[in-house]
This record gives sequence, C-alpha cells and structure tokens, in this order.
Amino acid sequence: VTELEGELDASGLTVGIVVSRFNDLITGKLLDGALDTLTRHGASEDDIDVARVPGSFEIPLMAKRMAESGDYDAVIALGAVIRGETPHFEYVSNEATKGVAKATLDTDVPISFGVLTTDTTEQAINRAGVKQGNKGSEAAESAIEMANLLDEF
Ligand SMILES: O=c1[nH]c(NC[C@H](O)[C@H](O)[C@H](O)CO)c([N+](=O)[O-])c(=O)[nH]1
Repeated sequence: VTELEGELDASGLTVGIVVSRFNDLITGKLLDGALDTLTRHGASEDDIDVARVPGSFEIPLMAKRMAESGDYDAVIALGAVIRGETPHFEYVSNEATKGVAKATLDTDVPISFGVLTTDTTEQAINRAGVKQGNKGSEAAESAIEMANLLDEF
C-alpha cells in the first residue's frame, strides 16, 4: 500500500488569501487565524498575498483569478455569511460555496473554504476564535496540506 499525505509544512509555499469585508469584525479574525497558522508552519510573509473583496458573493471570482494566475501553490477563501433579515444570505452562501468549489476544480489549484455560514453573529464569533476553533486557521491548514499532497502526487 502506498500512503500519500500532504505534510503540514508551509515553508516555501506561496499563498493567496481572498477575504470578504462584509462582517469584517469576524472576517478580520479569520484572516488573523489564517496568517498565524501559515507563518507558524513556516510560510514567509513575503509569500502571502491578501485580496479583499466586498462580500462572500465576490470571493469565487477573485479566488479563481488568483488560482489561475499560476502564482500561488494554494488559495484560501475567507468570509462570514450570517443569517440577517434578508433571505438572500442563503443565496450568497450557496453561491460562495459552489463558486469556490468550481474555481478549485477548474484551475486545479487547492482553494480551501473558510467561509462561515451561521445563524447568529455569536456562532460566527465562536468559530473565529483566537486560540482554538478558528475557521481561518483550519482553512489555512487544509491549504498547506493539499498544496503538499498535490506536489507529492
Ligand atoms: O459576505 C457576506 N455578504 C453578504 N451580502 C453581500 C454579498 O456578498 C455581495 O457582496 C453583494 O450582494 C454585492 O454583490 C451577506 N449578507 O447579505 O447577509 C453576508 O452575511 N455575508
């Protein structure tokens, strides 16, 4: 049996991060978590680019552009879609999810999904924590692992 597994070593990786500004009190914490995880696993800050988009609906386009540029080993998508008064938050989260999934397959570049979809702001805050339970950190870890797995494959 041949085991294939991506190491959690980010040294030498170039990473693009797309983060939405909508609910930026939350998305800023997701970004902090992702940056902290990348650097703690050996990524250089010089090898990380952060692109800001207005909302989660706009994430897929920028994520796709970064991925297809060929400049990045992995891309990380960060956003927070919180059930507001408007029902259209479901469309936003559905489209963000489908768009990121399509972008990663179309470009053959790992794009990890760190877009929170929660009912309340409280839930979102709990998933953007400083220590454990930061969806941005989790998305960064999967980006590192996938970049290394595909490189090994
Ligand atoms: O990232 C978000 N965008 C949201 N809407 C904006 C959307 O992403 C687009 O930026 C907007 O529709 C303009 O295209 C949200 N809600 O409306 O609920 C939300 O919760 N989160």
